[in-house]
Amino acid sequence: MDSVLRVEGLEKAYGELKAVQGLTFEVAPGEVLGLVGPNGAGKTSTLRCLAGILPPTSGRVLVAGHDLARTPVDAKRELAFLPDEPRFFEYLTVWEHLNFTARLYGVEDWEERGRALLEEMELSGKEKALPGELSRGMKQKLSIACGFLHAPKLILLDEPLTGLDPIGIRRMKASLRRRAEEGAALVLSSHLLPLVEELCHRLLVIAGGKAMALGSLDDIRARLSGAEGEHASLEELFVRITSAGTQAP
Ligand SMILES: Nc1ncnc2c1ncn2[C@@H]1O[C@H](COP(=O)(O)OP(=O)(O)OP(=O)(O)O)[C@@H](O)[C@H]1O
Repeated sequence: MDSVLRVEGLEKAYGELKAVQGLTFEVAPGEVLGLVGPNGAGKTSTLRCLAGILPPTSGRVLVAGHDLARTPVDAKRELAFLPDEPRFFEYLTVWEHLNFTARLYGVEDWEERGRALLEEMELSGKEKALPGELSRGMKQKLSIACGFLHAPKLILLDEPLTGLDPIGIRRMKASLRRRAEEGAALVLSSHLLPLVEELCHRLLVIAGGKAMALGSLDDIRARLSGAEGEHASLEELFVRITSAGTQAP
């Protein structure tokens, strides 16, 4: 099946600093790709380039077959980007945020979908609340409800569990899994390795903006030589791969 996301030679530089260097990968429908790497590895820069928020320095991004640089509206219609610190309109209520998002994306049955999403995100009853009246976790949930409203084929998430309580975390994991089962492709950046291990089918480990490993956890284990690699936890693999990367010339 055709991939939902295709990334070819993605580079992002801020002046002299090369934050993302030559990333090439694909994500299939129903697949969850985990983006992991140490602080400053280039995860957020990568996600912002994939979402069309930051222009890449070079490389190509295709979302559901649409070239993000050449046909940005068609590509962006198919994706949702959920940042770790979502921003809202101060004077729009929860319900008005859903309405606004629906108008932007042309979602006709938005009221029914919006109600179901508020229920799924445990925000029922908060329809009239302004963002300033929501807790951090509730804001995260509102951002996700708005992001899911137009049923995106590609969902990009930067630290999706920030600020959620244990029940919220459990529900969020189920929501993400459900979107993947329904055929969406997910790219999820997180420092929470147990979450990555639980949800992601494949991992892209980056350090210094470069891909250090790409594959399933078993593939990556198998590629690391020696008996230690075979039974290593994701945390051990992470340390080995990324410290090898940062020591490289
Ligand atoms: N707007 C910017 N201008 C200049 N440099 C930037 C900018 N944004 C990020 N960088 C630099 O690019 C590199 C990658 O940053 P990025 O935020 O993508 O990393 P990250 O992997 O998301 O890190 P973290 O895990 O700490 O969130 C870092 O060296 C950072 O200082």
